[in-house]
Amino acid sequence: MTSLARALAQPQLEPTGASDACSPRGVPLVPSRRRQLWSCPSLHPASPNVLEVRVLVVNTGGTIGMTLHDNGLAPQPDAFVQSLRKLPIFHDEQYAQQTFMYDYYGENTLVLPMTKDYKRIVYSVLEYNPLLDSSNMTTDDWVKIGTDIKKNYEEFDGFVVLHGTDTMAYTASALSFMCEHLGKPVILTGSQVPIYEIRNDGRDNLLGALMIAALYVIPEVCLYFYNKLYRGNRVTKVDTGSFSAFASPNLSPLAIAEAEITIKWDTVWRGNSTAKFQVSTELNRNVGLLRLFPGITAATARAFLQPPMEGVVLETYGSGNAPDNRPDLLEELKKATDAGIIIINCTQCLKGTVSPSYATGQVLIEAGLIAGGDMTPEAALSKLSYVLAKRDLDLDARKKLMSQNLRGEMSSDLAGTRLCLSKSRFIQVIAKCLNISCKEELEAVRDAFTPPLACVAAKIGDIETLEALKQMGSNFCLDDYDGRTPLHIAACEGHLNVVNYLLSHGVTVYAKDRYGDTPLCNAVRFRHRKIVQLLRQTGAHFSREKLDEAGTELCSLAASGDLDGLEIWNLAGADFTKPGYDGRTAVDVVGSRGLNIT
Ligand SMILES: NC(=O)C[C@H](N)C(=O)O
Repeated sequence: MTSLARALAQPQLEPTGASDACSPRGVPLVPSRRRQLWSCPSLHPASPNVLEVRVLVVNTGGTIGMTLHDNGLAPQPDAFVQSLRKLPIFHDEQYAQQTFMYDYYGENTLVLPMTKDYKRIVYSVLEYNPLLDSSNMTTDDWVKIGTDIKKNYEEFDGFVVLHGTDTMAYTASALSFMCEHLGKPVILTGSQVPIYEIRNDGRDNLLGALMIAALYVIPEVCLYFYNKLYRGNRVTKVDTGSFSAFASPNLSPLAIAEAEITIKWDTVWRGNSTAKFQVSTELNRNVGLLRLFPGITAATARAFLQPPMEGVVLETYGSGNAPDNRPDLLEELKKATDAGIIIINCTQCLKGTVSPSYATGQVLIEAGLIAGGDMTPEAALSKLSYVLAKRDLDLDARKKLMSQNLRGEMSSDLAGTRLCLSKSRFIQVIAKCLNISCKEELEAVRDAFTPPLACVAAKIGDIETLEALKQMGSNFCLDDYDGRTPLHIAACEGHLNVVNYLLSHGVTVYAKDRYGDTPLCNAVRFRHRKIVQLLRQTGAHFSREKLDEAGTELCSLAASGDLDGLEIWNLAGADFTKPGYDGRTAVDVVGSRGLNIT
């Protein structure tokens, strides 16, 4: 029996593989009624083409949702959603009622007012029980958050994790490693003052995080605070009271939210893989942080390095230095690395990198320590926890991973491999015509001209031009005037090699054009089977809305006996039990037509 035959024979109860954590399944839904309403002018006077984008908010606790109790500030359960619902900037009840939103997405769902480009950010809140002050969090909580993101990955376009600030940098770092081949934004945020107080930073932080998670496909675990989006594994908490509580000393922000939200696409990390998203929930707990201080005794180091310790971040002085006149201390470190404990050398300084400039740094290399570059201690610790849990790797392979840049947590010199913008003949000609020369202006020219050029190259299957554009630092995730990316175009044209090239250069499969179509929708429409398969391997999937809408089209393919068309939809993950406009499913139509599908 082919997979198409199976799909048409059996009802698929869980087509997307997503859980029912936030949105009830099996509820008689009303997609067609919702569809009709989306084109109702009273709801959307300016545009009938309103698009819904979905975000899952995982509320783990933190000050953002705390109230004052007898023993100080503590999380307040079951209050967050109610309170947001009352704030017009966080929820449009009229839209929710008129579009049957609660029937469709569940009670804990809210919707923001319409964005400037006619999008509705619909967000569901998954509140943890108990809510935690982040000082109470452990590795198990990281696993829980990662698991919930995995369970709901296909249902949502982006994820916001509400979290206390005290240990947010640790959780953000850990999630960045645990989330392998991430293709959607995961943004941690919280606040210094509870959202229930008159003056607070929680509302701005939550709103900014929601907007970025919904509107930009940034495939990273990030942290959003006080108008800045940072890479999650680069941050550290630097202030107990200021609204600007976090710093990312070794990497500039990924985005700044001022009058406009500006994404620094050059800085966004891309995994360059065509593998599917997964969450690694195995973490090694036998890891620790040891901070050097003048006069530390060998006995203290020895005690710290006792079994079951398996990995240690040694926080050293300056550019990775330790006393070279302390053979007793160095011997303890050497004994530990000889015994298979991985020790990473990270600096105590907020900014800068570990380097072998000093004799006091060289002794640590001799003692078997691995240089941690410019990693934060938070990132190094959670990376150890992640890498040491990889049972199939031997010690050397683990050490190698520790010294490599896995998720943009440490700087590597990529800049040197890129052609300098001002050396590009193409940019030179344009710059001359426009009489410009400074770096920012050249970058602006590049960012304005290269996206449509990349689309043209994708259309004609010209990888050489794509490569030249890449060398200029062009970002293939940027879209044209219709929101279409080179991947959309290559998927339409059936250029498998271009699709492959783009995916292996970190291009997202989740970009939606102005009609809400992804490259997967395009490949299905133009029936490029191999491209559908490749996109699916990379984690592409239909949205719930698309699956609901597809019923009528599937019925019509079934009615005309178009097995090829049905097969493509099947490969793309369609659900043949979704009803069409008259309530019948493709399975019903196949049955009534007596089609023979084996
Ligand atoms: N601002 C905060 O969220 C601090 C709080 N103690 C926490 O980390 O949960």
